[in-house]
Amino acid sequence: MSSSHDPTKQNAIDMTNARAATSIEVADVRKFLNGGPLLWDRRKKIVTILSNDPVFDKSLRAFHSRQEQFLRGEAISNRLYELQELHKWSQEDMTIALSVMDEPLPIASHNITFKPVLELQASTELRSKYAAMTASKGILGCYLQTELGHGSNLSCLETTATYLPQTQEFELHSPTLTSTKWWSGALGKTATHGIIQAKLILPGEKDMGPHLFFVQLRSLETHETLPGRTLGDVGQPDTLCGWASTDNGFARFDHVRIPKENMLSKFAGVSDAGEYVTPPHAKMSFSGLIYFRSLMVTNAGWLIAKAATVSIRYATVRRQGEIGPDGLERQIITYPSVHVRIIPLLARAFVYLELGRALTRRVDELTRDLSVGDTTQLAELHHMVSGLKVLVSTTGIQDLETARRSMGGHGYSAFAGLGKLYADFLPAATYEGENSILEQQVVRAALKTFRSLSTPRPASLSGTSSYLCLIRDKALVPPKATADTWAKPEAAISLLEWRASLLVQEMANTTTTPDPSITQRVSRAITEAFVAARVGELIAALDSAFKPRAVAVVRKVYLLYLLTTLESALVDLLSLGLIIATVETATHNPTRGLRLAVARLCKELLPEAIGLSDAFGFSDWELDSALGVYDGRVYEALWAKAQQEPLNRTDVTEAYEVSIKPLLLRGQKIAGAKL
Ligand SMILES: Cc1cc2nc3c(=O)[nH]c(=O)nc-3n(C[C@H](O)[C@H](O)[C@H](O)COP(=O)(O)OP(=O)(O)OC[C@H]3O[C@@H](n4cnc5c(N)ncnc54)[C@H](O)[C@@H]3O)c2cc1C
Repeated sequence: MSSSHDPTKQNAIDMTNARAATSIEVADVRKFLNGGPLLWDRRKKIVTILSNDPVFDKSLRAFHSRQEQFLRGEAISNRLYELQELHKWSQEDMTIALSVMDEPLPIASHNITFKPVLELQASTELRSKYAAMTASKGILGCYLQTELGHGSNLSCLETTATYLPQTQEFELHSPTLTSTKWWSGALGKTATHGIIQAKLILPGEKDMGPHLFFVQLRSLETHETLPGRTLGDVGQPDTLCGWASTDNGFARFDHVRIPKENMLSKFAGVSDAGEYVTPPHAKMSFSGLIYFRSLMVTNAGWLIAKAATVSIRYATVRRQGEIGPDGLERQIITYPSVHVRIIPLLARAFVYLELGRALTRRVDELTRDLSVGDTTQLAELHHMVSGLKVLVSTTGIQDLETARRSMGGHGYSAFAGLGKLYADFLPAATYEGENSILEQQVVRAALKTFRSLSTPRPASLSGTSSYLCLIRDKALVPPKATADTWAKPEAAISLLEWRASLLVQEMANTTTTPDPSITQRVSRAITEAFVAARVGELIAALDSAFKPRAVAVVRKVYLLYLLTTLESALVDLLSLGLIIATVETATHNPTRGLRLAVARLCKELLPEAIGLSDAFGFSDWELDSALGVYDGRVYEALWAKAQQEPLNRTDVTEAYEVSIKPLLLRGQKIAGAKL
């Protein structure tokens, strides 16, 4: 290696060279990933405004205490709405501004849970009374479902809402410690109002199960807790310090009276006399959940995109190990064992971003349908979104950690930026429906559809259940994967659909002796078959989206998504006989062809990796990562960050007199020696 070699200059050279190697029109792909030129333009303008505003400064946040992070979160929420007024941002602009925030903000509970549930489930009277205040943030809301003693099992919630016909009021009450509402975002210190799940008790002690009620929590004059309520923060949310900027809270109610109109009674209600009014559809209350969960798909797409961008940029400029043809240590991205880990992240981000956008359109349609009482799409969308929520949270968490590990020790530094994203995203596997519980729901619906196929009135197979056509038609025979399969998206999609249908069939045939992991595998197989079919549609639409060179590259990205999905499904594919050893395979290992195809695709995409990750369009402010800086000068960025560490303000730490000195002196005394 040349002694005149300067690694910091080399960082920039490596990044410039990698950028120059990209053959695609990055600007075109960027517009596509951002939902079109107008949305990309809006995002750019909004990010410029935010990144130049001191409230959104991220330079010191790695050193903030919980209290400081919370105060910053509230300041960010306030400033965002101030800026909305100042710049006359539309609702769409605000959605962009909120989506580029990398903090779990207390205001999110208002926007993502409280407001949509109120809009979807409140009566016209209740909605019109609070709609303007809710929209303008004149009141701030939260959603109180989970209790200290129960989360997933809604039917066992203990908080009661007892109807009192004499005064036409409900009385909210927390009868036990375990009925304390727990975990609700913004409940601790922020929210003035809440939507609460409580057991509806009708005259004659009739327990009608959980229903939604609207309740004021704090005074609009002083922000003090109103009488009868006990409110507070549940404490630092987790040991990794995720969610520190949000006040997840607890609440107890002591015989709190609310007017009858405060029941969210668009669908289920209570007559003045106290009789129950049945909802038109058993799953009507799921519409709010569908909305929150659908947002998680796009959100996971952007998170994985960040992880991909940071890790690919760092691996491009980090040199380590063997000496390459240029006489320098090799860029770590050139090692297959590195790039096969991080290039697939690009593929998942590309797919989830498009999938999320399509899902948002479907959920908007559902909301319109429900507002006129049309519930035809409700159950289908509920199961689809539940499965997707599980898939994107599971893979998103894995991908963030994969990216972090691919960067070695520096990946663990707070300045790498991925640790915070990981800590904030971890509970996505738990909130908005614990993943294992959602898997059970996805599988139950699939089994019901499957069983109906052998009845005189079979369910129609569409959307999430279309893969079942394969076993409905007895003449169809499962394919056998060959070397060709890995080059053809349609063959990969077919394998994933067969895997889902055969697994559902197996589960239906083994209900008396189930294997313990089958629910998780079936749910994943169903969702991956659904996503694979959508990827097929995305591939088919590529010609009209890009110029030929980008079509070829993005097609490879989508194919890589399909192949890595197959790779993670190998246990099922082998167990179900969808991949079998053939005499042609030299090693008799039938999975080798797939693995080699994944490796080949990753290698082919390598020269495009910087261009593809630039296409997400992240600014340095958005990434907030010393290892993911656009110009590649990672060592200088890391050095500058370390200089801000508060411990470095003084040469001799205050711990010296208190602890280090006595320790040293004791040791020196025991050793009886002087140096
Ligand atoms: C950061 C964060 C934010 C949150 N925000 C809110 C909010 O705003 N509002 C709100 O109401 N809640 C909120 N929650 C709570 C969240 O919705 C619940 O934690 C979640 O629903 C799971 O419930 P639980 O914690 O009681 O888990 P449990 O239901 O106790 O589950 C514990 C374990 O048991 C398993 N299990 C439970 N039941 C079964 C079963 N029948 N079969 C098999 N396995 C089972 C689960 O799979 C899980 O592994 C939040 C949580 C977090 C972490």
